[in-house]
Amino acid sequence: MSTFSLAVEAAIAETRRDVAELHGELVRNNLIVWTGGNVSGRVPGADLFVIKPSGVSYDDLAPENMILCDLDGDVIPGTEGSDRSPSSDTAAHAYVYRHMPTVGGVVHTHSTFATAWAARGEEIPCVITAMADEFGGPIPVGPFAIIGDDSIGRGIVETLAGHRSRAVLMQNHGPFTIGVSARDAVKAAVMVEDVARTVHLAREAGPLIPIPQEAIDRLFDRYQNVYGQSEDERR
Ligand SMILES: O=C(CO)[C@@H](O)[C@@H](O)COP(=O)(O)O
Repeated sequence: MSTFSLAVEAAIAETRRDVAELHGELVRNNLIVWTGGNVSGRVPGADLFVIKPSGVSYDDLAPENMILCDLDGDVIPGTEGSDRSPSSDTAAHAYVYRHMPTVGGVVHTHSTFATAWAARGEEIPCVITAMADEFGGPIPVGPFAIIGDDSIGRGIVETLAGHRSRAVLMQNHGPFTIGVSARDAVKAAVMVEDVARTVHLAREAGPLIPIPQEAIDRLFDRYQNVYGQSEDERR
C-alpha cells in the first residue's frame, strides 16, 4: 500500500525514469567503466531521492530497479528496487541533498582526466572560457575521504558551499558534481572531464595563461543568464 500522495508517486516515477536514463549518458560520454560511478535525482516536492543500485551493470539499469531513499540515505522499504543495496555513495548524495536544498541532482564518476587531477590533489585552473562559462572559475579539490559515511558528502558540501563550481575533485577519488537537476549534474560531469582533458594537454605543451577574474565573471554571468534558451532549467 503506497504511503505517498498521487502527486508524489508521479514525481517518484518521473525521477526514476530520468535517473535510469541519465546513467546511459555516463556510458555514452565515456565517463565510467564497468559499474563505477552513479547518478541520483531529488524527487521534487518530497524529502526523497532516487539512486542506482550498487554494482549493477549499466546495461541492466531501469526505472524499476532504481532505489528510493529518504534524505538520511535510508531505503524506503517496500518500494520498487528496495530489495537491492543502494549505491556505495548513497550517504554522500544524501548529505548533499540535506545540506544543499537547491541541489536537484548529484553525479559521481572516475572519469580519467578529472580523476588524474584528483590523484594529484590539484585544482584545475580556469584557463579556458569553457571553464569560466560552466564553472565560474577553477574546479576545486575536496579532502581525501573514505567511502561509507558522511565524510565524502561533508567534503563535497564544505568545498562547494559558496563556490560557483558545480564540480569538486575529491582527492585520490574522483569528481562529484551537483546541479539543479540530475541532468544538470550529468552535464557538469561531462564538462568537468572535457576541461580536465583540455587543460592537461595544454599544460603538457607549455605554460598556461590565466583568464583575468573580471573576464571570468562576465563569461560566467553571460553563460548562466544569456546562453541557451529562456526556458532552460538553470535560468
Ligand atoms: O567510487 C566508488 C568506489 O570507490 C563507487 O562509489 C562507485 O565506483 C560506484 O559504486 P556503486 O555501484 O554506485 O555502489
